[in-house]
Amino acid sequence: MEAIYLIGFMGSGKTTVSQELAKKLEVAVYDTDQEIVKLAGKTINEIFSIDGEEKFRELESKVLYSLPLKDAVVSTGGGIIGSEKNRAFLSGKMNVVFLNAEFSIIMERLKDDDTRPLLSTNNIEAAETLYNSRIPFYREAAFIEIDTSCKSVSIIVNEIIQRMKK
Ligand SMILES: Nc1ncnc2c1ncn2[C@@H]1O[C@H](COP(=O)(O)OP(=O)(O)OP(=O)(O)O)[C@@H](O)[C@H]1O
Ligand SMILES: O=C(O)C1=C[C@@H](O)[C@@H](O)[C@H](O)C1
Repeated sequence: MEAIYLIGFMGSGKTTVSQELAKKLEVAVYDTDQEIVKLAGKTINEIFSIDGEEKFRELESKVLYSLPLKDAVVSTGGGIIGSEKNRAFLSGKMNVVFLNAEFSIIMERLKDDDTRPLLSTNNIEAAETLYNSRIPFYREAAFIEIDTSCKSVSIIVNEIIQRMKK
């Protein structure tokens, strides 16, 4: 099986869905954010505050290209589509799934989470601008789009499997 890449904004459910999807398909699961933390030996907040976003993006691309291309589900960071090279890497693949969710639902899901340096509940306007600016890039890179706003994780997993069969 070609690796499946889940893309989408922070809080769209990529990490949660990737785990259940990989379990169901009996393949390995990777999360680019977790791989970056392992590689850097620092949290994402520390990488952003000590080394800067540019360094984070460098590590993110390095991790993306190093993960297995087969028998895996890869959950990607929300900003993976920011780099032209990453977009080219993803758009050459069939199994790229865009998990979308309404902005208000994302903010509700992440309201008590302070692990995402680019998402501040104190600056909702900036977060919404970032969200709106990225949607066209997720759409362009993905073969399948699923709105996760009002769906359970198991429904989303089944929908991904069904739509990949087509
Ligand atoms: N379908 C869903 N319905 C309700 N809550 C969900 C759903 N999917 C994920 N969540 C919740 O939303 C939060 C964010 O989910 P998750 O970490 O999987 O998102 P993500 O897309 O991986 O975010 P990031 O890119 O920032 O790592 C978690 O608390 C998770 O439990
Ligand atoms: O949307 C983004 O740019 C990010 C999303 C997270 O998954 C992390 O990759 C990091 O916090 C940056």
